Amino acid sequence: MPIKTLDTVVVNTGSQNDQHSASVPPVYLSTTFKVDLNNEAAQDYDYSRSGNPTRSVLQNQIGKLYRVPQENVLAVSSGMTALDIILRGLVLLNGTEDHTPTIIAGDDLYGGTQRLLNFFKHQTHAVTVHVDTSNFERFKTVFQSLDKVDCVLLESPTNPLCKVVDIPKILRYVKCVSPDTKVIVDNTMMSGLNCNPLQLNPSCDVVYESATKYLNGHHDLMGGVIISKTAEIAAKLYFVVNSTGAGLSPMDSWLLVRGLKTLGVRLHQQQRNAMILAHWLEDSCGFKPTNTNKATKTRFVGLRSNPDFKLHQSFNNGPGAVLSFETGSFEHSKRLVSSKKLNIWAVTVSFGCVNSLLSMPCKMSHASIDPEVRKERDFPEDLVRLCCGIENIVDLKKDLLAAMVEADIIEIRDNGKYLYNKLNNHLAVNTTVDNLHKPLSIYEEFYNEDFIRKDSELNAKGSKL
Ligand SMILES: Cc1ncc(COP(=O)(O)O)c(C=O)c1O
Ligand SMILES: N[C@@H](CCSC[C@H](N)C(=O)O)C(=O)O
Repeated sequence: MPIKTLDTVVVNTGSQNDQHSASVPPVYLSTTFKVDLNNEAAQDYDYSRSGNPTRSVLQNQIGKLYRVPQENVLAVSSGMTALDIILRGLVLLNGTEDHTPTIIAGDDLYGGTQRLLNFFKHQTHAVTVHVDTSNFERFKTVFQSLDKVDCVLLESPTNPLCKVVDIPKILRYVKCVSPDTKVIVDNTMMSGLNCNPLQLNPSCDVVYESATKYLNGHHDLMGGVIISKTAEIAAKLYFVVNSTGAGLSPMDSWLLVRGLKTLGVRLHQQQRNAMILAHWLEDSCGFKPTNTNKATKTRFVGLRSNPDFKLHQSFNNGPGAVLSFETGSFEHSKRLVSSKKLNIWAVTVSFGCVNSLLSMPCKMSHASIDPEVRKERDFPEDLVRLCCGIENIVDLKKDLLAAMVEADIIEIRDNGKYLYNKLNNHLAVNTTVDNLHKPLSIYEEFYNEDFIRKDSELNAKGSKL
C-alpha cells in the first residue's frame, strides 16, 4: 500500500475493533479493567495509570505521525512532564561518584524548560551547560571541553527568538564522536507535521512535543507526547510514566485525537497567515534595522531576508506560525501588547492555537528566566511574539495595525497609502492591509513554491543528510 501523507494519516483513526463499529473511537473513562486469572496473557489493560485504551488510540496516531510503532510513543500530562520523564529515565541516573550527569542545551529556551533544568541542578546536581546551539562551532567547542556529555537538548526554531539550529549537522557530529550521548529534540515549535528528527540520518534518540500547542490546537487541554527511536528507550520511559502516574487522562487523550485530525488544515492556514504577516511587518511596518534604529527586527524562519531560510527549509516542511519582532523600545512594545484596540489578537502565553495570540515574552512566557540571565544572553526585552491563528489575514492585519497606531509606533498617512514607523523613521507604501488579492497571490506562490513538500520528499532528503 502506498505511504499516505501525514495530514491524511492523522485524520484516520482506522478500525478500532469496536463492538458497535463506532466511527469515532469511544472514550474509556474506566480506571480499572476486569481480570481473568485464567487468561492473563490476553489482557491489555488492568489500571489506567498503567495503560488505557483511549490513550492507546492517541499513541497509535502519534506513532503514525512520526512513523514509529505505537509502542515507541507515550502520551503524558504536559510538555514539561515529557521533558521531566525523559531526563529522569535517560539522564539523571547516569550519575556516579566520578561523573555528574551533564546536559548541553540552547541559550534561547522556553522559560519553563530553563526552570526545570535549574531544578534538576539543585535537586540532583545534573549540570546543564548552555550554549547558542544555532552556532555550530560554539556548540562543538563546548562539547569538546566537557569530559562526558550525557544528553544534548535541541529545539529549532528556538522560542521566542526563532533562531535556526542545524539539527542534522549536530546529530552527525554527536553520533560520530560520542554515540552514547542521547540527543533529545523538543519539536513543539514545528510539530511532527513539519519536522521529524527521528527520520534524519543519523536520527535523534527521543523527540517530545507539548501537545498543548499545535497538536491539539484549541487551547482546551494540556498534554505532552514522547516519541522514542527504539522500543528499548520507550520501555525505560514507560517505567517512569507508570511509576509516577504521568500518563495523559482518557478525556484529554480523546480530545487530542480529535484535535489532531485538523492539524494539516490548521497548520496550513496558520503558516500562510504567518508568511503574509511577517513580510508585511518587515516591509510595510518597517520592523527592520534602519540607520535611525538598528535595534528593530522581524524574526521568522519563512522570511526571505532570514539568512537561515534555506537551512530551515532543508529539514522542515514549513515555517510554523510563530514569529516575533522588536520595536526598538520596551515602553512601546508594552503599550502595543496592552492596547485595548486588540480585539482579535488575544494577549496570552502559548502558541499553536486556532486563535491568534500576542505576547511579551520577558513579562510572560520567559518571565521565569532570571532578568540577569536574560541580559547575559542578549534577550531583547522589547520583543513582541505572535502566533498566527486561522482567522482571515486582512482582519488580523487591521487589528494589529489599530493597536500599533494606538501604541504610537505607526502613523497612517494619506488615508492608508503609506505607513510611517515613528520609532524607526521608516516610510513604506502600504499595499497589503485592504488589498487582499494581489499580495495574497504573491505570498501563496512563495509559500507553495518554497514550503509545501510531500513528507516523502523530506524523508528522502533526511536520509541523504
Ligand atoms: C518549546 C516548548 N517546549 C515545551 C513547553 C512546555 O509545554 P507544556 O506547557 O505543555 O508543559 C512549552 C510551553 O509551555 C514550549 O514553548
Ligand atoms: N506561567 C507559565 C507560563 C507558560 S508559557 C507557555 C508557552 N510555552 C509559551 O512559550 O508561551 C509558566 O510559569 O510556565
